[in-house]
Amino acid sequence: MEELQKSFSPPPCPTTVTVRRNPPRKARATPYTTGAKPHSVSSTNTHNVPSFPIDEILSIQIPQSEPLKSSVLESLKIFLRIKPLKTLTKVTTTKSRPRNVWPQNPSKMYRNSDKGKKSTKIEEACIALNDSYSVTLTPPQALQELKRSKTEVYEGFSHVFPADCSQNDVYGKMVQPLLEDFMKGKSGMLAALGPSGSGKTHTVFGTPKDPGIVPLTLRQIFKKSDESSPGSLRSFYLSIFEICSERGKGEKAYDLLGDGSSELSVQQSTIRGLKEVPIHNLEEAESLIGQAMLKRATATTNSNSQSSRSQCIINIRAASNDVTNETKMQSSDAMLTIVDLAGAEREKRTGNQGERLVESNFINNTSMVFGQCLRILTVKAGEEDYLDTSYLLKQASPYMKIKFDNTEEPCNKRQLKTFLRVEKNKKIKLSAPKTSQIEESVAAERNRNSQEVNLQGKKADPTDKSSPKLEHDSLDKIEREHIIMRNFAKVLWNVLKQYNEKLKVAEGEICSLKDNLRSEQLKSLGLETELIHLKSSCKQNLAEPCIPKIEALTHAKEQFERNVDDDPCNLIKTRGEASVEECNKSPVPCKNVKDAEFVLCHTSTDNDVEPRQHQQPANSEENVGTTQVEAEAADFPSDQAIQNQDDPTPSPERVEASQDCINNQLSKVQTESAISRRFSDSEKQKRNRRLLPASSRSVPEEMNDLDINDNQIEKPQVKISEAHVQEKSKSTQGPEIEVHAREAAKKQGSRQKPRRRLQPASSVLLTREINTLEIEDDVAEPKGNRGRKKTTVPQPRSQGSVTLLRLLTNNLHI
Ligand SMILES: Nc1ncnc2c1ncn2[C@@H]1O[C@H](COP(=O)(O)OP(=O)(O)OP(=O)(O)O)[C@@H](O)[C@H]1O
Repeated sequence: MEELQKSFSPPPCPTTVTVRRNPPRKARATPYTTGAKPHSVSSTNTHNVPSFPIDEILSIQIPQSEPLKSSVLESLKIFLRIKPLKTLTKVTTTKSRPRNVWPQNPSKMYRNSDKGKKSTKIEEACIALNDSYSVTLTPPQALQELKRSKTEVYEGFSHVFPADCSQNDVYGKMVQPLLEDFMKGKSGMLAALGPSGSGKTHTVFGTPKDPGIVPLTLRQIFKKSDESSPGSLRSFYLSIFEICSERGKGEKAYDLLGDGSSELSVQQSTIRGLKEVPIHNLEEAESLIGQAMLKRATATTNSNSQSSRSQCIINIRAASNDVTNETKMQSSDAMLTIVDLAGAEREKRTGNQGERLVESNFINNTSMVFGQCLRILTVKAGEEDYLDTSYLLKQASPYMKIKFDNTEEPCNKRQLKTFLRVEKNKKIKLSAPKTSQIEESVAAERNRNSQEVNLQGKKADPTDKSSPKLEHDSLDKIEREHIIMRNFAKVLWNVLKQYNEKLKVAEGEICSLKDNLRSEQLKSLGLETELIHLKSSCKQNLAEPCIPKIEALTHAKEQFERNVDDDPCNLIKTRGEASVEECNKSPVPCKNVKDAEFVLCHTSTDNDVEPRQHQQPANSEENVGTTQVEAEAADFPSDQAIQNQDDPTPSPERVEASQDCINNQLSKVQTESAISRRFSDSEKQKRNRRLLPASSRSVPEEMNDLDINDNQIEKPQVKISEAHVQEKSKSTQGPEIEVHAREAAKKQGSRQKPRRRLQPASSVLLTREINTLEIEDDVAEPKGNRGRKKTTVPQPRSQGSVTLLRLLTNNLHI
């Protein structure tokens, strides 16, 4: 056990650790160092070194490469033929339904019957014809993304035959000039190059129904020889052979018109043993061609079911019959060589393996040799043939211009990605506060712009050096501005809509206001008509025109009082003082008004007096007195009044006439006074407003401002009635009693003196007169008024005037 433990136990740890280092390396001694040392360059040997012949080198004339002659260039013409695109037929078969199922819907049956039909689809093209001399080769989308292939423009072709061109077109443009030269004794060579299955053999040989350039050339040769003369000057010979690779070991040539073993020996550039068959007519030539095609090596590849696996060379030699000398004849012969090369292939595409792959390599290499002559390139236009086509076209690139037209450079791709990312952020920023509708429109617009970018990129001139970044920036800016402006327009539109709604509301209000206005106008018209009626009734009944007369009366009264003041009678003097005091307080100048209105009052009296004399009965007591007063007033001359103004002491007759005039005017406004008495204050105000015109409505308002209450109005009336009583008794008691009554009235008037305010004189007077003159109109009034007249009538003139004056003055001091 111990031994076992010892065997499994780890070895003891050494006490010291030795680190092994690589030994220091030493540089080997070079022969220069080990051998004989070189001669040190001493100053003594410098003169032996020859100088560098720089001048001689510079003086050497370098021979310039001669430009290609036109003939050479002509021989290097390159034609391009595009094979038609394949039409992909897809046949869809319907599954057979079991018989014991429920009958099918007829419409479904009809639809299902369509499933068995063929659907044709044309494949996408990788090459497009720009014009007769150029094509654009576009890689498929998958290759563009993966391999970053470029769109290429190839231009400089002698002619490009489109896919729908005919064999005759190809012959006419490409072979006819060559044949003409041939018939003139000029040799020529034409080779068809192209990927497998691109139509080389079809172009060269064609089919019996659609012959290629070889049969067409033979037809043309024999046609021309027949036209020239029966005994043609030229003889034509045909030889056909192929070069192929045998098991990848080497190149072998086979005579396709020979009998038996047809292998040819190729020694350097000379092929020995090739059979040349003279052809006399077209039929012989076509049969030989057919025979050779049967012998040609073909194989099935992925690209072509009968792919030519060899380079087939057809020689047509034209020999002159006129010359007997062999050397001369040979020198004058012309050779027309047409080559149908095997397809330039790619390994993956053909699926070639082993020997076949070696064979294809041989084909490609030999094709390069034949590619140095006049050629027709046949290409397939399918999208999947892009690489083959591109490979072939690049072989011809030394003889043509190739423009690379691709906007999707690797760096640009990265830039575009970053731009898109930035653009996305911007889009979020701009469209965040907007509605989903705006976002959708923005996205749609962005897509449109990106499409425009792509289109512009495709259409852009490849020589344009402007960066796509700048273009994209400008587009982005334009788009942003457009979005901003569009949102701004939307906001404006919303604001305008709101204003429109507000305008509609305002119009509705205006309509309602107009209706109200119309109704109010109708109401006002009704009121105006009522007012007009009332005015007319007022003019008939009330003494509206008497308002100035009333004023005139008032002033006349004051004048009268002033005149009375001059009288020795104290009573009258006292009254005159009060009137003057009033007049002074009034803003209206008194004297002028008095003078004028006194005359006016007098004339009006003249007019009114006479009819009354006829109407009133003479026998009544009251009428007698009135008639007397009025008759006296009528007899009062106006010129006397004027004269009396100058006279400070008026005569008693004058005073009486003035009093009568006042009485007459006062009788005219009795009705108005009665109305004012009959109604309360509020009713009075309303009535005044209704009766008076708008312009004169200020008058009743001013009347209200006077604060004249009923007591103030009624008191003088009571006083007047008292005065009447006193007057009645005065007629019996004498002048002393009258004087007492007047003094009492004066005291009462001074005691009840109203507050005075600054107001128009006319309104003050009107107020006074209205309040004063209602005495006689009041129906409920006792017979005091009439009694007053009764008392005045029997009085002598001076007494009546004084009494009337007293009444007026009492009223004026309300
Ligand atoms: N221009 C054309 N019009 C109609 N059919 C064409 C045309 N070109 C080629 N084809 C048809 O395409 C098929 C292949 O053509 P073809 O054998 O000439 O190709 P290829 O280039 O000779 O191929 P490979 O190099 O393998 O021999 C043939 O069936 C031919 O009839």
